[in-house]
Amino acid sequence: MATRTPLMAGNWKMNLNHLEAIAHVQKLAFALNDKDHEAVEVAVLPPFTDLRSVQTLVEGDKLKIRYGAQDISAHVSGAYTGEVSGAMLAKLHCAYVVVGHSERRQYHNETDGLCNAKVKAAYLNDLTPILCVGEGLEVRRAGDQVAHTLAQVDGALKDVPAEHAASIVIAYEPVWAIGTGEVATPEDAQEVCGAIRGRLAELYDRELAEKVRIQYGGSVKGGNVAAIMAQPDVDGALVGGASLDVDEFVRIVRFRDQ
Ligand SMILES: O=C(CO)COP(=O)(O)O
Repeated sequence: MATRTPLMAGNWKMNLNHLEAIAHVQKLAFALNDKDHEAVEVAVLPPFTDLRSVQTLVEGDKLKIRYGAQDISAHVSGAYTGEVSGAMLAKLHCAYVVVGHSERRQYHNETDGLCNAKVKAAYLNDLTPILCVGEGLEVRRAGDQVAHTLAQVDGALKDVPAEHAASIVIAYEPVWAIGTGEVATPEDAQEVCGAIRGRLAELYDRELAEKVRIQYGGSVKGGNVAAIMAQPDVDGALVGGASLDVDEFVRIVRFRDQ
């Protein structure tokens, strides 16, 4: 089996201005040591307006923290007021970009088709998408979480070639567990993350599927991360609220010590 480096990514959502971002990343960098960075890849996903400041800090101080954006335009350039292109994110040396977060699907009506276009826009600019998928409460209650989530994976990966899909990160984030304090059980997380890996093997091949990192997201904290990371198909966490607290996020990075 391929060894996958865990990816702990902090999705700040609409929190921390650029000055707060600098202080936050400085604190995080100071708290993490070389051993942490060898064991785990650590990334922050700040609001657009913070990215230039984070880039300057990370590059100036040669920090090992990686960073990315929370969204990307499906378009290359032009008359799309308020949107930010992949080329602009690449120019800021972003490593990652979140695609299809449930908050964008819910509040901005993002469809699987749009997510597909955004995944392609990311690869066009050598950005790694963190593709978010996951079911809402109704779907979970009906027991349809696997079918629902796999349909989102299929939609977002339509016509994405293997050379690109091999580097994607997929975050399984059940909507009912986001910001609610209600974390999925490790078994819940494994059920869907394992099914996602199985679908990647069907869409591409087993070798590719074994390489792709699949994160869990939804109320991850220092106290619950170890049990989730112990699951064979969970390769990291996409962390919302707890990533705004440096000490808590460091505990998550150090999940092996919990
Ligand atoms: O949506 C999330 C990360 O993208 C999860 O948010 P919380 O960790 O705040 O539940």
